[in-house]
Amino acid sequence: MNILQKHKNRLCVQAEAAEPHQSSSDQSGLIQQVRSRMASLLRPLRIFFPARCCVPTRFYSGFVSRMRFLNSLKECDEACVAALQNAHIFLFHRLVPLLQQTGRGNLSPVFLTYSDVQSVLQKLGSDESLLKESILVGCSDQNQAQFCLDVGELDQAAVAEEFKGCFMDLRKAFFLLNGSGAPLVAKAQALLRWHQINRFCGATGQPTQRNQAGSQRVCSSSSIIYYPKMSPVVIVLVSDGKRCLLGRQSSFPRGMYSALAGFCDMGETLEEALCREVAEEVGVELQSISYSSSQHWPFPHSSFMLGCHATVSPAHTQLNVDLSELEDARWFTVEEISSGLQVKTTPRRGDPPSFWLPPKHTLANRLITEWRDRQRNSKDSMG
Ligand SMILES: NC(=O)C1=CN([C@@H]2O[C@H](COP(=O)(O)OP(=O)(O)OC[C@H]3O[C@@H](n4cnc5c(N)ncnc54)[C@H](O)[C@@H]3O)[C@@H](O)[C@H]2O)C=CC1
Repeated sequence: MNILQKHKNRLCVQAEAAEPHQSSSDQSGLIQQVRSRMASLLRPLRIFFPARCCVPTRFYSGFVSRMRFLNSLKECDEACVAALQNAHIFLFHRLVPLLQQTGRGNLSPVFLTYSDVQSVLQKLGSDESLLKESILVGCSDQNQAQFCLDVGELDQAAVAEEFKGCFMDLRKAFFLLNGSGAPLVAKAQALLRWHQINRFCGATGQPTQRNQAGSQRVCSSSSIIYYPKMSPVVIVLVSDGKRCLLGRQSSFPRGMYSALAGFCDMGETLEEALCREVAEEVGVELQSISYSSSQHWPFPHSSFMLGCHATVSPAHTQLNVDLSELEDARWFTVEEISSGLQVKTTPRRGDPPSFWLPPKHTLANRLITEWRDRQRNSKDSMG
């Protein structure tokens, strides 16, 4: 914990201790007090506050500082309220994100300032206290806190017109979102959904209260603290050394094959879940497993996908597909995979049947691409 953090935590603790006895004007006075106290502490270090922010955003540069800044907003409601007033806010309407076209035909969330949202809420006749429902999502590379807000109670078309954007279902928009926009919008939607369905305590049935950042909800009767939840899912690209194994469910779009995936059972390790899923779905036993990378996946709800490569012995590649889980599973050569990766747009109805693979932004695509690259490299090195 750095010196600044220690001072800030102490000040926030003081603010929290005083908070139940404060009126809202007293509270803003308190925030101001916290701000000016921190400003005086930091002045000798030549660190200055932006005009309207209680948190010294200029001080925070670099990854570590950003992470500590975000953590401090989760831990201190007053700091979070202050950061919100200086933040980027992006909107949802009943979990549907507000997006705009970018130059290259891609989409990005519409980033708004606090006062943008405030004035539109006033114009559309809504209580601006709705802004306090905003949920902390992240922090930009420029140290700008990012919040999301669901304005489901307002007229959707009127909001879209005010902000020159369009509300678009995330399933349709996800693959058109730019690289940083896709995970941000997915995370925001998952957090908003989690808050919507965790308004009551599962033990007492009493309402739960969120903290200002929206990183937890508490039941005051049972003292249970609820945290946003993801379901762990394993996904694996199995190889026999020369070919890789892909499957398709009947619900997949026509012609699309993907790496094998499945939800972890309670108590399972990553390795156990992988071995079980592959045994269940295609009837083969894995020989070795290596971890690749992970991803938050918003569909159908919030999953934490853990991606691995695995091998099977070339002598045991005979598949026994469970047709209640998969419509088909097959081994593919590197040439077939390379041509599948070149299909960049989803085939339309009426197009000739073609083999294609999950698009960018998916962990499946990353695993398949990694395998293809390794196969090419090992072919090259063998001359
Ligand atoms: N991002 C990516 O690259 C990919 C993501 N996926 C995702 O992986 C997930 C699992 O894929 P599937 O092949 O459908 O797995 P699966 O066949 O194990 O899952 C389907 C079944 O799991 C059960 N289930 C549903 N939600 C659950 C939960 N939260 N916890 C435990 N069990 C649950 C249900 O019985 C459901 O019918 C899906 O969310 C899918 O969207 C799948 C392939 C690629």
